[in-house]
Amino acid sequence: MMKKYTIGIDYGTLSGRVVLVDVENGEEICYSVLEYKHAVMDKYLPDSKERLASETALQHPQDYLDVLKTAIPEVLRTGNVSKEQVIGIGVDFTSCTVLPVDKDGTPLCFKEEFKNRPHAYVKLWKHHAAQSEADLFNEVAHRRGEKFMARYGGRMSSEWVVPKAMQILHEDEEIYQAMDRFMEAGDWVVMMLVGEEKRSLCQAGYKAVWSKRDGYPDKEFFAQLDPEMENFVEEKLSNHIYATTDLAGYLTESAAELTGLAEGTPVAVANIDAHVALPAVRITEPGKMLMIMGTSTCHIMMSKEEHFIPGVGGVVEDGVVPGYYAYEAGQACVGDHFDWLVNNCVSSSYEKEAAEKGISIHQLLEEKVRDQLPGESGLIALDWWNGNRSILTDADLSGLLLGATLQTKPEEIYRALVEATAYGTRIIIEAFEEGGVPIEELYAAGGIARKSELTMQIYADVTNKEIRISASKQAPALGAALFGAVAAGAGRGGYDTIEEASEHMSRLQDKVYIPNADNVRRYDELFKEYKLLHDYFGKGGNNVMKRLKSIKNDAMRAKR
Ligand SMILES: Nc1ncnc2c1ncn2[C@@H]1O[C@H](COP(=O)(O)OP(=O)(O)O)[C@@H](O)[C@H]1O
Ligand SMILES: O=C(CO)[C@@H](O)[C@@H](O)COP(=O)(O)O
Repeated sequence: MMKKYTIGIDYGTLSGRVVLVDVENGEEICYSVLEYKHAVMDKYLPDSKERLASETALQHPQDYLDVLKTAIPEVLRTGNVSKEQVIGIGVDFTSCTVLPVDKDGTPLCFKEEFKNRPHAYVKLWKHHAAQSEADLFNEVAHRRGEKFMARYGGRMSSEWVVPKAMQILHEDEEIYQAMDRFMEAGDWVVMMLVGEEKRSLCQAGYKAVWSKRDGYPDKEFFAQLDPEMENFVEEKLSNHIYATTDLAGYLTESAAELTGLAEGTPVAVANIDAHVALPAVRITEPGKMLMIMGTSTCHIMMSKEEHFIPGVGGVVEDGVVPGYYAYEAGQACVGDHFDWLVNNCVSSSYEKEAAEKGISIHQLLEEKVRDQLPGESGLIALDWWNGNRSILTDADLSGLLLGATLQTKPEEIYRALVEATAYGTRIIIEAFEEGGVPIEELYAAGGIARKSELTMQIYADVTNKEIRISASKQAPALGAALFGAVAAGAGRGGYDTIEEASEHMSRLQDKVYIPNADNVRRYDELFKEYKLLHDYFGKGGNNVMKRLKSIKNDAMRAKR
């Protein structure tokens, strides 16, 4: 009998990955990665010399189409699979990554008249320039006693849909008026595949204040954000929401031509990169928290009940597996934290040494501090070098390194940054547990979980929990392929439920990171110090970080 496959497409921060997966057993036959040509535009638009505003992070939607056009045919070729053997497609995307489009779905930045306007482009999840809009949102919501805020930990993030839309309205009203839809990029890609918009419950729920029970906030609330936004939902968002286990539609003729796949192939409703990964690491039930550790970290877990946890990014009914409430928390910079050090604080002698050993600088730094005891360097850091997403939810917070001396070495700072992210995760875990959502097991996926043994051992020691690791190098892409199998359904050789798909197609590594009792004790001491700094700088004890941010913004404005 002809073997059957599904395709998972995972759109990350810098690249799109396509994986071809055997539906019977989840074997990843091959994958293809395309780096985005325009990467993250945080300084200039293409062909422009005008400096973008601080905290801007834009993308070009052409890069997403290029992934479809090059990476899908490549996996078919490499895997030696015919298009008829591909029975389903799933798509996941970093989120909240949003773009303004016209009524035909054409991104406004594709239009000649808007191509030099920053607000016509995709706003990437880590676009943090809408903090003042998020502050206004929070103020209005709290003044009105909006109940929906409880589902978002009590604070709206500047990363999400409404503050980003408010920023467009405030800074370029013509673009706001010209956009027919403000779409999640994942929904936009699915629309490019099936020819119509099928708005994802996962994206609407976590990023656009929608819930299955209450829908969106009312018009009066939006009007108080800005009178122009009174009809924001009706005018700029789709109110038809679909579960991620739903079929979005079938590949259109033009999409078939673009991708080399067969017209009529079933496509799943879009998903978020973090959430889609749970079934790919065998998580389809409560009690297990997955950390997807890459550029940033997302923490996702499920519960039978809905709990409102201060500072936890969102709780959404059916957010991952139908029938459960799924929670999302996150840290806005984890791998980016380590990359910052590697790119800015390491001398050429380290580069030479790494090249001679045939390892990356990350690996070299790790090797140099592997045998240090917790606390040996005398350093401690706060992990807010890209703001704080949980549980303080404030993009204006910034990083801190304490304890540096003339003896401090780059590798020690590297380890302190890794430890800071682990403490940040422990803060999140404790918030869940105090909020009535117990975490029995930790799981990890993403580049760091597979690449860095030291990081994973530090996380096990800091949290005092065992950690299991995804067997897949591309858990989100594999997860998307699982949802593709559900879109196909058992009738076409896929599965009828995501639980069944997970049972057959997911895998874990044999390796488990076990906490080291001595390190656990030492980290307990250090964590107390971290918590002190966390609360002092993050909970109003000292607002110096916010003041510095506003001084910086003034200076940047003066220079522009
Ligand atoms: N050996 C390593 N140890 C720790 N972190 C690493 C190592 N190698 C790469 N990284 C980090 O991994 C991050 C990329 O993770 P990855 O999951 O591949 O990407 P993404 O988040 O874009 O999907 C980078 O930010 C980098 O700092
Ligand atoms: O915020 C979410 C999911 O809600 C992520 O998409 C975002 O952190 C980006 O993830 P990556 O670091 O690119 O894997």
